[in-house]
Amino acid sequence: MNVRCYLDSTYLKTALQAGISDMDNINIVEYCVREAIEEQFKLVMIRPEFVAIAKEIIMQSNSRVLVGTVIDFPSGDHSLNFKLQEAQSAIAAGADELDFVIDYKSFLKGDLNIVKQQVLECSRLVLQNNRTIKWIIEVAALNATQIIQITTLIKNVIIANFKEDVYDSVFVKSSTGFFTKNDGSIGVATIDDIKLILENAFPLPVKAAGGVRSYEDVVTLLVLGVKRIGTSVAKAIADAAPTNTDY
Ligand SMILES: O=C[C@H](O)COP(=O)(O)O
Repeated sequence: MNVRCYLDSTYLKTALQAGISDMDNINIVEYCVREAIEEQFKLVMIRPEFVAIAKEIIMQSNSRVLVGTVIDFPSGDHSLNFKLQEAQSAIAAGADELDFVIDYKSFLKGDLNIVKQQVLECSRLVLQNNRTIKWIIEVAALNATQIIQITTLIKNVIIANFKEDVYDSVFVKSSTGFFTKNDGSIGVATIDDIKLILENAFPLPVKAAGGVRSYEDVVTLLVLGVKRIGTSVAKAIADAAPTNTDY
């Protein structure tokens, strides 16, 4: 196996966030898609409005690179219907994998039924369409106890409502990469956060994302048991990988 097989190469900025025109942003997305094809990454992760164009480029290239997108990103606090509609459109556009931001704000308020219903209904929609779903829990907004609780909530909803054969298609994912902390810095996922998720998500797989910056980071995460890694520096990580190792 090569490190590229585990990487979701990610570009999720809007033109506004990137400080560029819409056209320049589309050009960056297209560049990322072509780079993912060239590098044979597992997946290219882009915003929903770019799924159709990404899929088109990949099909024209006869590539096996998957297209992933984000739902209710990055706030996670929209209604169940909003999430379902955005997901439905992304599926229709050809998304292979959908990374939903869980409603961690409702979770923090103790509105657990809202969160459970979203996990159930959105997972059902995605799984019925034979796609992969990932639940972003946004670890930077949570303490250790809350990380354990929300990971366990997702696991319990899935185990109670779906058959074992779909567990591999439901990931728990650490971060959006867009959470701003009180001090103005971006909240990333620490190794301790990832360990907590791994300890509590099993049998669901785990995707680490948010602050993964080096080949060494990736190896550490894979050795811990992470199954997928999302990063906005996938090319640099792949370039740093030795040729004759397990990863
Ligand atoms: O979903 C993945 C994240 O947006 C990637 O975050 P990153 O920019 O810290 O690599």
